[in-house]
Amino acid sequence: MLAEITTDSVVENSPGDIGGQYRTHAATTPHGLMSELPLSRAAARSVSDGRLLTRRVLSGGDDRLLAVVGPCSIHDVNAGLAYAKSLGELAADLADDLAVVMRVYVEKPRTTVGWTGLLTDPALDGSLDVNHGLRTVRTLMLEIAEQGLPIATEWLSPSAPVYLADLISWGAIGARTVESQVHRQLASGLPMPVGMKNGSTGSVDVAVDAIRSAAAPHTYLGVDRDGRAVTLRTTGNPDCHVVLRGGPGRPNYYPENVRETARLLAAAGLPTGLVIDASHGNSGKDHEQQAVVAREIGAQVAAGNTDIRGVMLEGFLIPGRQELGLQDPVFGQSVTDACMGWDATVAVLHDLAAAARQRRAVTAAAR
Ligand SMILES: O=C[C@H](O)[C@H](O)COP(=O)(O)O
Ligand SMILES: C=C(OP(=O)(O)O)C(=O)O
Repeated sequence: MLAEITTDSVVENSPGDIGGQYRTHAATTPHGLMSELPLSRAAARSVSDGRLLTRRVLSGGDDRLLAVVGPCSIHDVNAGLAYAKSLGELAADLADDLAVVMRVYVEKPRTTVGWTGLLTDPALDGSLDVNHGLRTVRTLMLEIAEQGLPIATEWLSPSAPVYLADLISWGAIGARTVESQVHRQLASGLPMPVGMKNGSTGSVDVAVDAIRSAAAPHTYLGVDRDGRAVTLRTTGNPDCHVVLRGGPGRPNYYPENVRETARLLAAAGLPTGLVIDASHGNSGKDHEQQAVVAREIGAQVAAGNTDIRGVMLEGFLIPGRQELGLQDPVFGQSVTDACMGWDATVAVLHDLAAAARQRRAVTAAAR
């Protein structure tokens, strides 16, 4: 059983407290959650295969293209599972050319305020039952991993990985946090490849700095599996890479952007492989534009560009987005950023698979 939520306590500058105004809620310990929802043998196999695959593709040891695909956020477990089932089948069909990883994004960074994701607000109504969110998210991720579909997520709260990292094959540090020391330290200890988004204003340098920082060992304060405050010492993560996601009015998925990023990486003594996000600043948050962006990325891959190792797409079952709290919500439609619909996603992934095949042929002919 998870620890029961205790009554709220208001902390207001009382002796021994940290000051300021905090309402504290006892959270279940990672150990408690994992005892209730342990990593099954099938899920463990799926995660270790997923990490191996993403590492090999990102390092160029496997000539397939990584495709990180899925909803902007998961707000409905059943819709998330329905999407995972279809994506898993498509991933199997395209497995010769694409390494498909599903976006299971459960913490949302907001530009100002808004719904912060299934982990923190699983009832979607501001009731913020984090213990229930942890249980919901871990159950969902276990089920997806057990299907053999590798999972991608954005690491936002520094405390989340101790509850969930054993289920994740690829992680992201987002555009809003890529300059944060805390997130770079966090990435330095994570046991999976981590994509560093370019900054929200478009700067790629901060992502390169983040890779260099996360590759180094760090020591910082954190929480262990028993929920104790501990000093965490990391060894450094050698598998971090840039994700080009564009900036306001400044997409960065064109050949010149890829060349410039590879130049920056090489100048920093880093490998030049990178991932391009077809959404966010690269699509101007227009879900229909993602297919246009993906086509341009595919053309570069088909022409033989080997620095492009992966693509990110935001897709769900139904195109577009809806507001939270509708009386009749649309099943499988995003409540955060607008997403490509399923049919468009299938078409784009088939095109990207063809581009990866073409690159294989071009590269072989050049040998
Ligand atoms: O990817 C999702 C959003 O772009 C991100 O969470 C910011 O969303 P917001 O600008 O609507 O807050
Ligand atoms: C928030 C996201 O991206 P970015 O950090 O690039 O805005 C995301 O991928 O969901």
